[in-house]
Amino acid sequence: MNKIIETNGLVKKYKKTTVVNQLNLSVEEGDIYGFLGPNGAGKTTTIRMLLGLIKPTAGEIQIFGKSLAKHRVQILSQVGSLVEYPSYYGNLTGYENLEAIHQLLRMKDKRKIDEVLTIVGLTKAKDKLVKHYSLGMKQRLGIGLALLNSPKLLILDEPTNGLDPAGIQEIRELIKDLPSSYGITVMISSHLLSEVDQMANKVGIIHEGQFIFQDHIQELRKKSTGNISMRVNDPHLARTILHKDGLNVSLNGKNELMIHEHEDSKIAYIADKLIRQQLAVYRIQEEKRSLEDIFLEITHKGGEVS
Ligand SMILES: Nc1ncnc2c1ncn2[C@@H]1O[C@H](COP(=O)(O)OP(=O)(O)OP(=O)(O)O)[C@@H](O)[C@H]1O
Repeated sequence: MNKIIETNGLVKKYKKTTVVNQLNLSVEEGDIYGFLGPNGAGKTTTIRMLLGLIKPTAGEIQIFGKSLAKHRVQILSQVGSLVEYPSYYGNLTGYENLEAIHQLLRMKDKRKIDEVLTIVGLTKAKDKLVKHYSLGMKQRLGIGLALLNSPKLLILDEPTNGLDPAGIQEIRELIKDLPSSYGITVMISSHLLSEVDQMANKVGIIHEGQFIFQDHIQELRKKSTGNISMRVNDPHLARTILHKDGLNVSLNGKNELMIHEHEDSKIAYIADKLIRQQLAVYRIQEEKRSLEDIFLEITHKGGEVS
């Protein structure tokens, strides 16, 4: 797979404060890369460096396999971006807004405007004044403006900020298709894993300017396997019996046994043991942690995913 973005030891310092610390970011062709971290983690600063808006204090940025420092103009002509809120003319229609940028870019073929309207799902609303658009529609128009120059890479900084669930879903649907239908690699930042969960194939999680996780989302999912809970008629007696046997169990807030063993054979052994002691076992289930739980856990701990 071709590397689309690769950073090596990227650092940004403001006076003595290190905001981005030794970041080795890796985005491959066709990725939808979810760039995650709590507020203030350093996402926007990183994105601004990738877009050549601010200079790194140290480290290297390669985009499309070329040094950004050396080939800035050429690289950025193939990158579309939306950082913070899009700028548009409220008194013009969606179509006219796209047309204005189309002219600025000295583009000739107006079919590109219609294509972009289709991608961002604004064809029906193209003749409506933008000041009457919903926030979600405005964000989609912003993405449309970023797509006009047919970029190979689209970088979006928190595009779902302030949107309601329906608006978030609309953005998600449109982004999902970009790599497969249009060959566009996407990097999207968010402070909520749930927002990128259903579209990103890869995630990078930063905390205080450093990566605490960067890999395929399935790797994060694997970590969501949790403990086993077991409902029994006498949980205190059950716990005593199992402790005597040296098994690692505790009680949760719902007075259920929490079994910190994952092997099926151990679970079967425990259930069998309790039943032989005349206890009734009502329910055994795996307590999955959601990805959001894992995300909050690791960003609060600021450490490794357990
Ligand atoms: N120009 C600046 N001068 C000094 N400190 C800055 C500057 N820009 C950003 N920071 C600090 O760098 C840290 C990271 O900010 P950044 O905006 O990159 O975080 P973020 O992850 O994008 O968070 P958010 O989602 O809140 O924007 C913050 O503590 C911020 O106050």
